[in-house]
Amino acid sequence: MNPIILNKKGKHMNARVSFLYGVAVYGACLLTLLYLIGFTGNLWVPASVDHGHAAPWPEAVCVDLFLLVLFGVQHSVMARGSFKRWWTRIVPPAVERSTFVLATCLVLALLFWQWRTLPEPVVWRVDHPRAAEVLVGLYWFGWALVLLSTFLINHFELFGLQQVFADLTGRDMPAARFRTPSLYRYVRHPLYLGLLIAFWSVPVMTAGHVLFSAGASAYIFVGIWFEERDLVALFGGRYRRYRQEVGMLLPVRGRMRIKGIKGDVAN
Ligand SMILES: C[S@@+](CC[C@H](N)C(=O)[O-])C[C@H]1O[C@@H](n2cnc3c(N)ncnc32)[C@H](O)[C@@H]1O
Repeated sequence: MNPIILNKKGKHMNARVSFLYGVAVYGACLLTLLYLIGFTGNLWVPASVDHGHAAPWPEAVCVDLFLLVLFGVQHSVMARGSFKRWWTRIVPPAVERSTFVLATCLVLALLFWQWRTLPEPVVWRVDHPRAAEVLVGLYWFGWALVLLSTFLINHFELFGLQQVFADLTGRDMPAARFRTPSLYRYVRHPLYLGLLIAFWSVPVMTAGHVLFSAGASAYIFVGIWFEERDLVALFGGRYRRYRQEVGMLLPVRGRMRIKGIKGDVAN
Protein backbone atom coordinates (compact mmCIF):
# COMPACT_ATOMS: atom_id res chain seq x y z
CA MET A 1 0.00 0.00 0.00
CA ASN A 2 1.03 3.58 -0.64
CA PRO A 3 3.16 4.70 2.37
CA ILE A 4 1.30 8.06 2.52
CA ILE A 5 -2.05 6.29 2.88
CA LEU A 6 -0.52 3.93 5.46
CA ASN A 7 0.87 6.89 7.38
CA LYS A 8 -2.53 8.62 7.28
CA LYS A 9 -4.25 5.44 8.51
CA GLY A 10 -1.71 5.09 11.31
CA LYS A 11 -2.26 8.71 12.39
CA HIS A 12 -6.03 8.24 12.43
CA MET A 13 -5.63 5.05 14.45
CA ASN A 14 -3.45 6.92 16.98
CA ALA A 15 -6.01 9.73 17.16
CA ARG A 16 -8.77 7.19 17.87
CA VAL A 17 -6.74 5.57 20.63
CA SER A 18 -5.97 9.04 22.07
CA PHE A 19 -9.66 9.92 21.96
CA LEU A 20 -10.70 6.74 23.79
CA TYR A 21 -7.95 7.37 26.35
CA GLY A 22 -9.17 10.97 26.82
CA VAL A 23 -12.78 9.83 27.29
CA ALA A 24 -11.75 7.11 29.79
CA VAL A 25 -9.66 9.63 31.76
CA TYR A 26 -12.57 12.11 31.78
CA GLY A 27 -14.83 9.37 33.24
CA ALA A 28 -12.22 8.52 35.88
CA CYS A 29 -11.90 12.21 36.70
CA LEU A 30 -15.67 12.62 37.24
CA LEU A 31 -15.65 9.61 39.58
CA THR A 32 -12.63 11.02 41.46
CA LEU A 33 -14.36 14.39 41.85
CA LEU A 34 -17.49 12.68 43.17
CA TYR A 35 -15.34 10.71 45.61
CA LEU A 36 -13.66 13.96 46.71
CA ILE A 37 -17.07 15.45 47.49
CA GLY A 38 -17.93 12.34 49.52
CA PHE A 39 -14.49 12.30 51.16
CA THR A 40 -14.61 15.92 52.37
CA GLY A 41 -18.29 15.78 53.33
CA ASN A 42 -18.13 12.33 55.05
CA LEU A 43 -20.83 11.14 52.66
CA TRP A 44 -21.39 7.85 50.80
CA VAL A 45 -17.74 6.69 50.56
CA PRO A 46 -16.09 3.82 52.51
CA ALA A 47 -13.15 5.96 53.72
CA SER A 48 -13.50 9.69 54.24
CA VAL A 49 -11.59 12.49 55.92
CA ASP A 50 -13.03 11.50 59.33
CA HIS A 51 -13.94 7.82 58.91
CA GLY A 52 -11.47 5.12 57.85
CA HIS A 53 -7.91 4.37 58.99
CA ALA A 54 -7.37 5.79 62.50
CA ALA A 55 -3.73 6.10 63.56
CA PRO A 56 -1.68 7.60 66.42
CA TRP A 57 -1.31 11.31 65.79
CA PRO A 58 2.42 11.39 64.85
CA GLU A 59 1.83 8.74 62.16
CA ALA A 60 -1.37 10.43 60.98
CA VAL A 61 0.27 13.86 60.67
CA CYS A 62 3.33 12.49 58.80
CA VAL A 63 1.34 10.31 56.37
CA ASP A 64 -1.33 12.97 55.70
CA LEU A 65 1.21 15.76 55.17
CA PHE A 66 3.15 13.52 52.79
CA LEU A 67 -0.04 12.84 50.77
CA LEU A 68 -0.93 16.55 50.61
CA VAL A 69 2.59 17.55 49.57
CA LEU A 70 2.62 14.80 46.93
CA PHE A 71 -0.58 16.24 45.45
CA GLY A 72 0.87 19.77 45.50
CA VAL A 73 4.12 18.72 43.82
CA GLN A 74 2.39 16.65 41.12
CA HIS A 75 -0.10 19.41 40.37
CA SER A 76 2.42 22.25 40.36
CA VAL A 77 5.18 20.52 38.40
CA MET A 78 2.97 18.95 35.72
CA ALA A 79 1.08 22.21 35.08
CA ARG A 80 4.20 24.24 34.27
CA GLY A 81 5.05 25.18 30.68
CA SER A 82 8.67 23.97 30.95
CA PHE A 83 7.54 20.53 32.17
CA LYS A 84 4.93 20.34 29.39
CA ARG A 85 7.54 21.17 26.73
CA TRP A 86 9.78 18.33 27.97
CA TRP A 87 6.89 15.90 28.59
CA THR A 88 5.38 16.32 25.10
CA ARG A 89 8.58 14.90 23.65
CA ILE A 90 7.51 11.63 25.33
CA VAL A 91 3.69 11.74 25.19
CA PRO A 92 1.71 13.04 22.18
CA PRO A 93 0.65 16.68 22.74
CA ALA A 94 -3.03 15.71 22.24
CA VAL A 95 -3.01 13.57 25.39
CA GLU A 96 -0.78 15.78 27.54
CA ARG A 97 -3.74 17.30 29.43
CA SER A 98 -5.51 13.94 29.84
CA THR A 99 -2.30 12.48 31.26
CA PHE A 100 -2.04 15.39 33.72
CA VAL A 101 -5.68 14.74 34.74
CA LEU A 102 -4.98 11.00 35.11
CA ALA A 103 -1.93 11.65 37.31
CA THR A 104 -4.07 13.98 39.47
CA CYS A 105 -6.74 11.27 39.83
CA LEU A 106 -4.12 8.67 40.82
CA VAL A 107 -2.56 10.93 43.46
CA LEU A 108 -6.02 11.72 44.84
CA ALA A 109 -6.94 8.01 44.85
CA LEU A 110 -3.78 7.32 46.89
CA LEU A 111 -4.76 10.09 49.29
CA PHE A 112 -8.31 8.69 49.72
CA TRP A 113 -6.89 5.20 50.29
CA GLN A 114 -4.06 6.06 52.68
CA TRP A 115 -5.54 9.03 54.59
CA ARG A 116 -5.20 8.61 58.37
CA THR A 117 -8.07 10.05 60.36
CA LEU A 118 -7.59 12.24 63.44
CA PRO A 119 -11.05 12.42 65.06
CA GLU A 120 -9.75 14.11 68.23
CA PRO A 121 -9.66 16.89 69.20
CA VAL A 122 -12.79 18.35 67.68
CA VAL A 123 -11.83 21.91 66.72
CA TRP A 124 -15.41 23.11 66.39
CA ARG A 125 -18.87 21.60 66.57
CA VAL A 126 -21.90 23.62 65.51
CA ASP A 127 -24.88 22.20 67.39
CA HIS A 128 -27.46 24.83 66.49
CA PRO A 129 -29.54 23.11 63.75
CA ARG A 130 -30.05 26.29 61.68
CA ALA A 131 -26.36 27.21 61.80
CA ALA A 132 -25.39 23.62 60.88
CA GLU A 133 -27.80 23.75 57.92
CA VAL A 134 -26.22 27.01 56.74
CA LEU A 135 -22.77 25.37 56.80
CA VAL A 136 -24.02 22.34 54.87
CA GLY A 137 -25.67 24.72 52.38
CA LEU A 138 -22.36 26.58 51.99
CA TYR A 139 -20.59 23.26 51.44
CA TRP A 140 -22.85 22.50 48.45
CA PHE A 141 -22.66 26.10 47.25
CA GLY A 142 -18.85 25.74 47.15
CA TRP A 143 -19.02 22.62 44.99
CA ALA A 144 -21.62 24.22 42.69
CA LEU A 145 -19.26 27.18 42.27
CA VAL A 146 -16.44 24.80 41.33
CA LEU A 147 -18.57 23.07 38.69
CA LEU A 148 -19.93 26.32 37.27
CA SER A 149 -16.43 27.82 37.05
CA THR A 150 -15.13 24.85 35.05
CA PHE A 151 -17.82 25.54 32.44
CA LEU A 152 -17.13 29.29 32.46
CA ILE A 153 -13.40 28.83 31.88
CA ASN A 154 -13.74 25.81 29.51
CA HIS A 155 -14.79 22.55 31.11
CA PHE A 156 -13.82 20.25 28.23
CA GLU A 157 -10.40 21.78 27.71
CA LEU A 158 -9.67 21.70 31.45
CA PHE A 159 -10.24 17.94 31.54
CA GLY A 160 -8.46 17.18 28.24
CA LEU A 161 -11.48 16.19 26.11
CA GLN A 162 -11.27 19.14 23.71
CA GLN A 163 -7.63 18.31 22.90
CA VAL A 164 -8.29 14.65 21.99
CA PHE A 165 -11.43 15.61 20.04
CA ALA A 166 -9.50 18.22 18.02
CA ASP A 167 -6.86 15.58 17.27
CA LEU A 168 -9.51 13.08 16.16
CA THR A 169 -11.16 15.57 13.81
CA GLY A 170 -7.82 16.84 12.48
CA ARG A 171 -8.29 20.37 13.83
CA ASP A 172 -5.74 22.54 15.58
CA MET A 173 -6.39 23.53 19.17
CA PRO A 174 -7.25 27.25 19.34
CA ALA A 175 -4.59 29.44 21.00
CA ALA A 176 -5.10 30.18 24.72
CA ARG A 177 -7.35 33.20 25.23
CA PHE A 178 -7.62 35.59 28.14
CA ARG A 179 -11.21 35.33 29.39
CA THR A 180 -13.27 37.08 32.06
CA PRO A 181 -16.76 35.54 31.72
CA SER A 182 -19.40 36.46 34.35
CA LEU A 183 -17.97 35.41 37.78
CA TYR A 184 -14.45 36.13 36.53
CA ARG A 185 -15.42 39.82 36.43
CA TYR A 186 -15.88 39.76 40.21
CA VAL A 187 -13.07 37.44 41.36
CA ARG A 188 -10.06 36.10 39.50
CA HIS A 189 -10.33 32.57 40.92
CA PRO A 190 -13.97 31.52 41.46
CA LEU A 191 -13.09 27.83 41.12
CA TYR A 192 -10.53 27.99 43.91
CA LEU A 193 -12.92 30.11 45.98
CA GLY A 194 -15.51 27.31 45.63
CA LEU A 195 -12.97 24.75 46.85
CA LEU A 196 -12.03 26.90 49.86
CA ILE A 197 -15.70 27.33 50.80
CA ALA A 198 -16.34 23.57 50.46
CA PHE A 199 -13.24 22.60 52.47
CA TRP A 200 -14.06 24.85 55.45
CA SER A 201 -17.88 24.75 55.61
CA VAL A 202 -18.46 21.83 57.95
CA PRO A 203 -20.51 21.70 61.15
CA VAL A 204 -18.06 19.30 62.86
CA MET A 205 -14.39 20.12 62.26
CA THR A 206 -11.97 17.47 63.56
CA ALA A 207 -8.20 17.84 63.81
CA GLY A 208 -7.81 15.58 60.76
CA HIS A 209 -10.24 17.67 58.75
CA VAL A 210 -8.37 20.84 59.74
CA LEU A 211 -5.15 19.22 58.54
CA PHE A 212 -6.75 18.40 55.18
CA SER A 213 -8.42 21.82 54.77
CA ALA A 214 -5.35 23.79 55.86
CA GLY A 215 -3.03 21.76 53.61
CA ALA A 216 -5.35 22.03 50.61
CA SER A 217 -5.88 25.77 51.22
CA ALA A 218 -2.14 26.39 51.47
CA TYR A 219 -1.70 24.60 48.18
CA ILE A 220 -4.45 26.71 46.57
CA PHE A 221 -2.50 29.89 47.42
CA VAL A 222 0.73 28.38 46.07
CA GLY A 223 -1.19 27.25 42.94
CA ILE A 224 -2.59 30.76 42.44
CA TRP A 225 0.91 32.22 42.64
CA PHE A 226 2.21 29.84 39.93
CA GLU A 227 -0.90 30.18 37.78
CA GLU A 228 -0.83 33.98 37.82
CA ARG A 229 2.87 34.03 37.01
CA ASP A 230 2.09 31.91 33.91
CA LEU A 231 -0.93 34.04 33.01
CA VAL A 232 1.14 37.25 33.19
CA ALA A 233 3.78 35.62 30.96
CA LEU A 234 1.05 34.58 28.51
CA PHE A 235 -1.21 37.65 28.45
CA GLY A 236 1.17 40.36 29.71
CA GLY A 237 -0.34 43.75 30.50
CA ARG A 238 -3.94 42.62 30.15
CA TYR A 239 -3.58 40.11 32.97
CA ARG A 240 -1.60 42.60 35.10
CA ARG A 241 -4.37 45.15 34.70
CA TYR A 242 -7.01 42.50 35.48
CA ARG A 243 -5.08 41.69 38.68
CA GLN A 244 -5.16 45.34 39.71
CA GLU A 245 -8.88 45.72 38.99
CA VAL A 246 -10.39 42.44 40.23
CA GLY A 247 -9.95 40.77 43.62
CA MET A 248 -8.21 37.40 43.87
CA LEU A 249 -10.85 35.52 45.90
CA LEU A 250 -13.17 38.24 47.23
CA PRO A 251 -15.15 40.67 45.10
CA VAL A 252 -13.58 43.58 46.97
CA ARG A 253 -13.06 45.67 43.85
CA GLY A 254 -16.19 46.23 41.77
CA ARG A 255 -17.06 44.99 38.35
CA MET A 256 -17.57 48.51 36.96
CA ARG A 257 -13.89 49.30 37.04
CA ILE A 258 -13.05 46.51 34.61
CA LYS A 259 -15.50 47.69 31.97
CA GLY A 260 -12.52 48.20 29.69
CA ILE A 261 -11.64 44.48 29.74
CA LYS A 262 -13.88 42.63 27.31
CA GLY A 263 -15.44 39.36 28.47
CA ASP A 264 -13.70 37.34 25.79
CA VAL A 265 -10.54 38.86 24.45
CA ALA A 266 -8.63 37.08 21.71
CA ASN A 267 -5.02 36.51 22.59
C1 LIG B 1 -8.24 24.88 37.24
S1 LIG B 1 -8.44 26.30 36.24
C2 LIG B 1 -8.71 27.48 37.49
C3 LIG B 1 -9.10 28.81 36.97
C4 LIG B 1 -9.10 29.92 38.02
N1 LIG B 1 -7.84 29.95 38.72
C5 LIG B 1 -10.21 29.76 39.01
O1 LIG B 1 -9.97 29.47 40.17
O2 LIG B 1 -11.38 29.93 38.60
C6 LIG B 1 -6.80 26.64 35.75
C7 LIG B 1 -6.66 27.04 34.28
O3 LIG B 1 -7.40 28.20 34.03
C8 LIG B 1 -6.61 29.10 33.25
N2 LIG B 1 -7.08 30.47 33.55
C9 LIG B 1 -7.24 31.02 34.76
N3 LIG B 1 -7.75 32.28 34.65
C10 LIG B 1 -7.90 32.51 33.32
C11 LIG B 1 -8.40 33.62 32.56
N4 LIG B 1 -8.83 34.74 33.14
N5 LIG B 1 -8.43 33.50 31.20
C12 LIG B 1 -8.01 32.37 30.61
N6 LIG B 1 -7.52 31.29 31.26
C13 LIG B 1 -7.48 31.35 32.60
C14 LIG B 1 -5.19 28.86 33.70
O4 LIG B 1 -4.25 29.19 32.73
C15 LIG B 1 -5.21 27.36 33.94
O5 LIG B 1 -4.90 26.65 32.75
